[in-house]
Formats: sequence, structure tokens, C-alpha cells
Amino acid sequence: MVGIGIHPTVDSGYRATDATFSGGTLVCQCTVNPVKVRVSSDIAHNHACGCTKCWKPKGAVFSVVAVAPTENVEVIENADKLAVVDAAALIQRHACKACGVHMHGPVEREHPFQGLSFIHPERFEEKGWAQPGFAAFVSSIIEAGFAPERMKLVRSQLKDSGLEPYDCLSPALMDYIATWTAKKNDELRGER
Ligand SMILES: N[C@@H](CCC(=O)N[C@@H](CS)C(=O)NCC(=O)O)C(=O)O
Ligand SMILES: [Zn+2]
Ligand SMILES: [Zn+2]
Repeated sequence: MVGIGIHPTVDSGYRATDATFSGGTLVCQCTVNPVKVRVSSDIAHNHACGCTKCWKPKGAVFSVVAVAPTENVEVIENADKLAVVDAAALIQRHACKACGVHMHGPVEREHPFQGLSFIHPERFEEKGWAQPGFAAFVSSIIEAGFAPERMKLVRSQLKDSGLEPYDCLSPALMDYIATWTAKKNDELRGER
């Protein structure tokens, strides 16, 4: 492979976006008794994430992570192997205690993402899920040990892979969050 190992699906030029994709089964990396999670709808907002909290496959600098409505996400096998990584975090990342893969991460508390679960589509047994659309939390890769002087290179490689780099979320998602917050503040003011 030439360049930085962004993520196996990105580096391999993954481009599949099947308009008919309607979910599938996520499987962890365990060869015996893998955890299986059924996602019974399409995924949304698939993106690369450079933050230190999202699960990444071995050697990858970024994770690839998307959301699905929590009501459509169900652990169907070996749920006893799952544990919440950080109970204080917004995203309740449920990781397999044996292999470490984060299998689902519901947002339960009041937040613009409440009711959504974060999942890693590369763990789908099925193909056809939407490719990542942008790269989030790019500067955060430095916190995980990435050399700051290579940031220009990583940003240009992300762009070449079709992933616009952002240091937080995409403008569309940041606007969505700010709209939710503005509405919430208006409601609170009305109550006072
Ligand atoms: N710079 C921090 C950023 C962490 C962060 O804010 N991650 C984002 C993207 S996944 C988030 O929404 N986190 C909420 C959470 O982890 O629950 C890091 O790399 O650890
Ligand atoms: Zn596992
Ligand atoms: Zn993240």
C-alpha cells in the first residue's frame, strides 16, 4: 500500500453504494462465538472518524462509522460478551470483551443524536452499504500519536480518496446540531 493507512475500506477504493441496502448483520472479530448485531434498516452519515474513542481496525489511522436508528439495532448473538467502554460518554460504545470491536453505540441521553446508534459498517457480513462521505475529527489523530508534521499529507490523501477533511463533524451535521441547540434554548427561554 502506498501512503498512509487511512482505513482498509478507504485505501482499497471502496465505492459501493447500493440504493437497495436495507441493513444486515454486524459480526465481531472473534473466530468462536462472535457477537452478532442485526441492523434492520439502511445506515446514514457514514464517515471516517479520527477521534481516539472510535474503534479502528489494526493499523488504521481512522475508524469508519455510521448511524442507524437504535430501534433497528438488536444484539442477536453472544450479548454477554459485550461491555460498555465508557459509561460517561455520549455514545454508549458496546465493545466485545474478547476481540475489542465496538459493536453498537446508542446515544441515549438528550442530544441531537438521541435515538441513533453508532456502528462500524465494515463489520457487516453483507456488502452494499454506503461508502463514507467525509472525514471527521481529523486533527484528533495527533492525540493517538500521529505526527503533526504529516497532517498536510493525511488531509490531501483524504481528499484524494473523496473524503473532505473536517476537524469536527461535517458542516451539514454541525448545522443540524446547532439548529437543535437553538430550538432547545428557545424552548427553555419560553419556559422561564
Ligand atoms: N479529540 C477527542 C475527540 C473525541 C470526540 O469528541 N469524538 C466525537 C466523535 S465520535 C464524539 O462525538 N464523541 C462523543 C463520544 O465519544 O461519546 C478525541 O480524539 O478523543
Ligand atoms: Zn469478539
Ligand atoms: Zn469518533
